[in-house]
Amino acid sequence: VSRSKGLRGTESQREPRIPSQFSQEQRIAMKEALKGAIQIPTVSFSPKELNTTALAEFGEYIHKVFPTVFHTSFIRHEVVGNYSHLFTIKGSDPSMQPYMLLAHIDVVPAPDKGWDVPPFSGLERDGFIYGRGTLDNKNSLMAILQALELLLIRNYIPRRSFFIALGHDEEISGINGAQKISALLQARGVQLAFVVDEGSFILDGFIPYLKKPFAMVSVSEKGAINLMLQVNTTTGHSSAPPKETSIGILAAAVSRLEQTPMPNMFGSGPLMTAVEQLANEFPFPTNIVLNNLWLFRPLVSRLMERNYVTNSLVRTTTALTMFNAGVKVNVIPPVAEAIINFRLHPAQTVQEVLKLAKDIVADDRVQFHVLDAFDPLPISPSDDQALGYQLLRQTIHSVFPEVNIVAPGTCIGNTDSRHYLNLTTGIYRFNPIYLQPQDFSSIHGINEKISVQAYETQVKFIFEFIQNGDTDVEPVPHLHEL
Ligand SMILES: CC/C=C\C/C=C\C/C=C\C/C=C\C/C=C\C/C=C\CCC(=O)O
Ligand SMILES: N[C@@H](Cc1ccccc1)C(=O)O
Ligand SMILES: [Zn+2]
Ligand SMILES: [Zn+2]
Repeated sequence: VSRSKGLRGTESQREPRIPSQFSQEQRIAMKEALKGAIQIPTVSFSPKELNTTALAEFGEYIHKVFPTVFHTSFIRHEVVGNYSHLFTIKGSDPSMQPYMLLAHIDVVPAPDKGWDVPPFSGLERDGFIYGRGTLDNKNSLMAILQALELLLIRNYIPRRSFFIALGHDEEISGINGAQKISALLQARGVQLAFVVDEGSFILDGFIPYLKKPFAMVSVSEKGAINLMLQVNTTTGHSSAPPKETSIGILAAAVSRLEQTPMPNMFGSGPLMTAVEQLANEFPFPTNIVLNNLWLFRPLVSRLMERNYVTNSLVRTTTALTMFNAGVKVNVIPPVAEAIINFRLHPAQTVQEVLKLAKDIVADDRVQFHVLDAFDPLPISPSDDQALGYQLLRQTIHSVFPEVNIVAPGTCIGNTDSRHYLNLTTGIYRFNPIYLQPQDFSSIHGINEKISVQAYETQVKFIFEFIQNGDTDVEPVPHLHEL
């Protein structure tokens, strides 16, 4: 099997390839650099509270650990929105369309409770570096700059230009970081061949009966709605209560929403392609079932609902995340408020989900206030012509030869990449890291960690990916082997 099918011309690069081998000293330096990044508590607490001291310190830190990146004549560095960073790496061939690598500096909060080591210590234990941001997303950020630094000190000059955009407020929407970088590039007339961001992994153990890990490259991303429900009633003395209070009415409404899941949308979106590609990886009889979805679609769609991760791929999810009411023990509460966080399946829109939610609540006393909302992201191409997808595929096969399947998927979280729709139609979300269900729980949870070996492999992946990006011909169609 030709590992580079779909891409032609990779062998005919003019410059010799720089092998992705690093000295013992470089390997120690790279893990120490990651630990230092974890120790800077760049926490986004809420849209108004972010640790700006730490964000500023982070800017100084990357100057210190990646000096060559900042002292190379063909690299321009700009600070955007006070704490975000944009690097423009000018390639030698201006006819090649540039691409962009993304990562974010900020992390979600991490109270010490429950962690084996303090979350901002960056301590190494049993071959793992622990801490908030080791998977989301300082690993990517540091690996991108580290790979570039290592390429530069070996005198690498890219042919294809590229950008590196490091946002500082991804966890609270990206509007001061990614969105400003995107606007800046748009004003400069930049169009990108593709963008690569966080948001998916080499998945290991997420699907029952599927023994081998597979790489999921997310080509879409769920939409989101933060919906506030509010009930106002007349207040008064609790000694003579009305039949229903604002709390009772609202509690019943949110309970109906939780008890009535949004429709199962299995059968539309990128998931079908993934299932087709994975079918033969399953043992009998699952392989037969997955190869005959014309017959077994209802069965498979029900099986997907059984686990909360696969469930999130087949429907718009409904999460009750906040509830506030009551002012005093003996006062009838005048107002009760709840917030529901919906994550929208790629085949639904904000309007459709709001309509469904209204029908489920079915109570005019409950007011709907949409706090913020956006539709699911368009599906990026994953065919033989899709340069970004094919470069990822090629690099995955060369760095992880044991991974047989690279399949398109949907990112269940939201990423900064959604702010770059104006610059490209090719948005891919993929981190070259093995992820198991327990690792997934550590993201935004406790004991987030990365193995030293996985981090080194991530650096190697980007080191190879950047060089693969210099391929001078666009992808060509290929005939599928039988
Ligand atoms: C048949 C194909 C089926 C299945 C795949 C099964 C499960 C995998 C799905 C999702 C789990 C993997 C990745 C999600 C991880 C992180 C969230 C994404 C973005 C993070 C954004 C952020 O919070 O900064
Ligand atoms: N990335 C985070 C925060 C976020 C939510 C919604 C929009 C933008 C960012 C998430 O998916 O939960
Ligand atoms: Zn996150
Ligand atoms: Zn993230």
